[in-house]
Amino acid sequence: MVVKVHGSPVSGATQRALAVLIEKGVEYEFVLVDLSKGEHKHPSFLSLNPFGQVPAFEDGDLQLFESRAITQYIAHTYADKGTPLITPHDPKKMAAQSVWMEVEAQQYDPSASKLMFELVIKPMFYGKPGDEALIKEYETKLSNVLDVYEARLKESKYLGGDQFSLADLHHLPTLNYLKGTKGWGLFESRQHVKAWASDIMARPAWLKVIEPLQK
Ligand SMILES: N[C@@H](CCC(=O)N[C@@H](CS)C(=O)NCC(=O)O)C(=O)O
Repeated sequence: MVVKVHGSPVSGATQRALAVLIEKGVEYEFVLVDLSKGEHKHPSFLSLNPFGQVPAFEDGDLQLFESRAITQYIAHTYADKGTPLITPHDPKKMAAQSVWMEVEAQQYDPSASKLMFELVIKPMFYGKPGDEALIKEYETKLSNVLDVYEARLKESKYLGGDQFSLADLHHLPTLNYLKGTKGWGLFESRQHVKAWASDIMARPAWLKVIEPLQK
């Protein structure tokens, strides 16, 4: 039985789960949840994620939500298949990956996602420009986080160590949406952050995830 991802191709959190499945070479079924029709608030979807947000994930009788929990489940379950995205047998390496997964979720994503909302989602889905004061606020916050990233990436090719891991992969959706906006200057102006972002965004698995968005 193949695993199922319930989500939307435009959803960054859904993209995060798909990127891991493709990196791992795990076969999956994609169940489209049409956000424009509010399908994520229907009782059938709420039984998979009571918060009414995509993605949701099923592996037999296991049901999960929260994209980063889904990615970790897949990376552990298929540890020996495809790209190694975690190192569970090396606690010290795993600890570094865990630190940077937490940094992404707790320090980076709050400002990156809000900036993405103002610069991309508001104009694209609500037909209005982002709020300049909020854009400035989130840019300042993100800039401080990216100073720390620049120092880390000067020492280490990837955030979690010398190999690509979930700690890097979790950033892909926000990087992709911010690229092409004026917020991208924050990434481009930092040599090591820029090189890291270009490297991970060129991964074949990621290009496959965003393929439907190019049409
Ligand atoms: N922390 C959650 C966030 C999920 C999330 O925000 N999903 C968005 C799409 S990217 C969504 O469903 N938005 C619709 C809503 O919140 O009503 C995760 O990583 O899975």
